[in-house]
Amino acid sequence: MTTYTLTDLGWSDHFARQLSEDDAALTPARISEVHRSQLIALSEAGDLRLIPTDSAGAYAVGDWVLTDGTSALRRLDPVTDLHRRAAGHAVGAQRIAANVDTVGLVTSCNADFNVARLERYLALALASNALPLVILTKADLCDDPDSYKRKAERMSPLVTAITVNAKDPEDVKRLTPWCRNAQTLALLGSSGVGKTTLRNALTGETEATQGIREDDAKGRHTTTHRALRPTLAGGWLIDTPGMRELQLSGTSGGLEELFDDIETLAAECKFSNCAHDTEPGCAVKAALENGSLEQARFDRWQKLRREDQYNSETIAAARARQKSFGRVVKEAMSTKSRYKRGYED
Ligand SMILES: Nc1nc2c(ncn2[C@@H]2O[C@H](COP(=O)(O)OP(=O)(O)OP(=O)(O)O)[C@@H](O)[C@H]2O)c(=O)[nH]1
Ligand SMILES: [Zn+2]
Repeated sequence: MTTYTLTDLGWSDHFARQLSEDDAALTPARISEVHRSQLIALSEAGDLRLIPTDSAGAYAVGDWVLTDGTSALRRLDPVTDLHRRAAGHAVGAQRIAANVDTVGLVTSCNADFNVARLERYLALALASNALPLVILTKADLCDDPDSYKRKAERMSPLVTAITVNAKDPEDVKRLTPWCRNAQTLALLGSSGVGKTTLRNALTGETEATQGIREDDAKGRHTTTHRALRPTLAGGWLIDTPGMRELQLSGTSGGLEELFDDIETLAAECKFSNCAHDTEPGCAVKAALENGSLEQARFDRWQKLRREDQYNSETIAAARARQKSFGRVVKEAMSTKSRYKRGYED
């Protein structure tokens, strides 16, 4: 069993500041896997299996918790928090990973490269507070990989892109600046772009790239789950297998950063609630008309903003309903206990 120091695990002042004297007897541990009834965590005392004291959804891989060795007693406020709208019919946000320094948005130098999808991933990465890094795989199969790098970097000044042959471990070493010295890199991307191949090269693991697949009614999916793994370079890697749907929620800050130019124009519109449609004095429409703003980019901004607004509002409304339901239940319980006490008295 490998043991780590807190520094090796990515501990920083941000977490130390959250401790009080009462916490002196507790141990900080970093969550490496989240299961329904158990958390796996790494600590100076080695690997721990912890009982969650909150719902499993409250924890994300990469979170720091304080433990007595048995339970995860308190979750510390993360530095970065990667989340999406939960997939399927459930209404809620789902935490994907926490305390990630860099989100690696993996796409290949081929038809998988899609500006609209990358913008969606970028908005998520920026909203989480982590740095985005576009990792362009299959460079060895492409005649002009640099053209993809240029396309990616043109999306936003906040984007750094790197082309790589994921199958060549020497080439993959160019990613070490993002996953050494206890830095955490998370990989996001569609199926088949090379996330498992990158993970194997960065961690030295040898699990087959096809993973272990299981057939179920919904089709084939990998059975491997999200985990925090040590890299050969002394940092951490979080991979996110099986995430097919990345719906935005609570991402407005990320969209503002990514579409900073449009947001700046929108601030110059005559009406503060301008829909950039038929209003007079619309700076956005003027930019579209004079060609300084690309129509397709404007359309993608509108679409992502609407999706984020809709999901954020739906989730906020569901939370409010849950809260008021909780209040009704609490009131009913206290009435019942008053009644019961009265009856017994
Ligand atoms: N030539 C070449 N092949 C690659 C590269 N990256 C991945 N591949 C191949 O592409 C296929 C898919 O790679 P994976 O690593 O399984 O992709 P993944 O993103 O983990 O896919 P899922 O497990 O479905 O999420 C494998 O056959 C890899 O060998 C690359 O940079 N160059
Ligand atoms: Zn306008």
